[in-house]
Amino acid sequence: MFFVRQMFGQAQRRAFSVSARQSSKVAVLGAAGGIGQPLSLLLKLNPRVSQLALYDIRLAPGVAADLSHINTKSVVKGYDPTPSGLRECLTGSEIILIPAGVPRKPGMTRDDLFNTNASIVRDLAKAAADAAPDANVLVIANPVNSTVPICAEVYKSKGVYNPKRLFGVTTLDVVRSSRFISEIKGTDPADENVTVVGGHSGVTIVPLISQSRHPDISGAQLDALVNRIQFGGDEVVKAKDGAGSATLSMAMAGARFAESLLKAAQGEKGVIEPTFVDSPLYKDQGVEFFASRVELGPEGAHNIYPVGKINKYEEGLLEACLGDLKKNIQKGIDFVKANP
Ligand SMILES: NC(=O)C1=CN([C@@H]2O[C@H](COP(=O)(O)OP(=O)(O)OC[C@H]3O[C@@H](n4cnc5c(N)ncnc54)[C@H](O)[C@@H]3O)[C@@H](O)[C@H]2O)C=CC1
Ligand SMILES: O=C([O-])CC(=O)C(=O)O
Repeated sequence: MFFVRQMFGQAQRRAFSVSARQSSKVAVLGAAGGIGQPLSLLLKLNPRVSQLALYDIRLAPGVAADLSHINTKSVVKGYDPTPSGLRECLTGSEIILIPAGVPRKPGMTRDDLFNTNASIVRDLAKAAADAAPDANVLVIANPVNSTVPICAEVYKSKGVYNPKRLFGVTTLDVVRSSRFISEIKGTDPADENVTVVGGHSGVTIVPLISQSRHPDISGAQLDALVNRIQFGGDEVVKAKDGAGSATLSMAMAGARFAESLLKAAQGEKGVIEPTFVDSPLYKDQGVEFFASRVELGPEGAHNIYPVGKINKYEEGLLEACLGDLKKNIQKGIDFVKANP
């Protein structure tokens, strides 16, 4: 309960006025999975959510029945794995979270998931574009650097693309950064805020330690910290030893991002989260999508902030990032062109 209060404290205190003012339907696609279940649990505890719609190719009605006994006001419903079930789940949603897709096993890169997850995300995006074209779409399924462009291409092909409403969820990189830096400095991670830019895999993850409270971290310690943030996902994949990747920390990160969007949609100003969006920042270098700090608003991505002042070390990281990112993005775009 402490955790929930810490996460949703302010929102809980204002629960009545929030729900009276705004009714937010949130859909989770892949709701029965390792991420989907704890993510749905956290959303059930969020008083800003009035309807929770769960879809999966298996078990969504069961997960919904279980969550529906929790004594918070929102209504939970699980949908059958049929086209009409999916359509009903999506219709009227303000936020659609997509953790559907296979996770990594040891030795795999996120890009190795492309062959399986690209078509899963493409098909779910098609359904979302038809049933809820104005919803905010939060892509969790990997490889995020490619699955977000896949969604964009699908929406473009249907003439309903709104770049302000499509987000790759990179919050876990931010969450990890604040935790890992707090472990080095012996501080409370709640006081640590590290901006992470770029994308969501390996060297495309660029933490800007020079902009944190600890620009003094340098040398081998900086190398180790940056490496741990870039390859934090691998740490979990290895520890789970074939049984998947980060699920619980990802659920927390996804719930945090959804909460930020809901806050912004419900009128709160100054809500900023790093996230992977259709971005003007490096388009001149052929990089169409990029994660940076984004101010959220009722219209989705309200303001995309530039990377800001970085040092030589970070310029090197950024250069490596942009090269990889461009290829990952193009792969997603090409996939939809070849497999519409
Ligand atoms: N963005 C990020 O920071 C992170 C992303 N991920 C990614 O999230 C994805 C999900 O990971 P887990 O939950 O651990 O996997 P999981 O295998 O436990 O769960 C995936 C769920 O998706 C469902 N599913 C598969 N195809 C579907 C379809 N067509 N429609 C609806 N549901 C479908 C499965 O039935 C399953 O319940 C993976 O691709 C993983 O790499 C994982 C951690 C962090
Ligand atoms: O590492 C993975 O495959 C899952 C993931 O994206 C993460 O934990 O950051």
